[in-house]
Amino acid sequence: MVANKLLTLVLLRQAPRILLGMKKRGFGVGRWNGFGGKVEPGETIKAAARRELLEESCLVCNDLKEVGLLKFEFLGNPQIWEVHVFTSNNFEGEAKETEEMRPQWFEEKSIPFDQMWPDDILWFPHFLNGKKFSGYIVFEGMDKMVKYDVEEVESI
Ligand SMILES: Nc1nc(SCCc2ccccc2)c2[nH]cnc2n1
Repeated sequence: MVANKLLTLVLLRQAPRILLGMKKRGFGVGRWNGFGGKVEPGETIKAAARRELLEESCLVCNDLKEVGLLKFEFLGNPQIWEVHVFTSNNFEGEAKETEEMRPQWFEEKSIPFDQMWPDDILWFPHFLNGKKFSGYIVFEGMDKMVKYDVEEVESI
């Protein structure tokens, strides 16, 4: 039984806009997403989220709030990916392009779901309504969801 792979995802908001980044390399390349990545040994999940945001967008955020927990199973891979989703509307700096990500602000009513992970359209409505959410999604490959269950929750 392999331990879940701990990952972070940060979605910053400045209503009516949301900050996404075009992933330039690695896992999820070619898709708009929040900022995030792996949790390093000895690091809290929130500290990892803050670090990845800074590395990938040059933004500093000191009041990340955890709003979602998404677990992904990829058929053929025994390791579950456990993605902790954070948000804030209070951050410092200007979003800058890095080796990893090309940032862009989107109007919340024109989020490019067709160029994002297919599950995002399932949980974004909860996220945009300021609710906490939890989901379990099974992928076959990187594009096909074979099973999913996403719900609003009271607490993560
Ligand atoms: N929105 C979204 N994000 C991810 S991975 C996010 C965490 C991550 C992992 C690796 C590098 C950077 C960031 C997804 N996986 C499957 N559906 C998904 N949806």
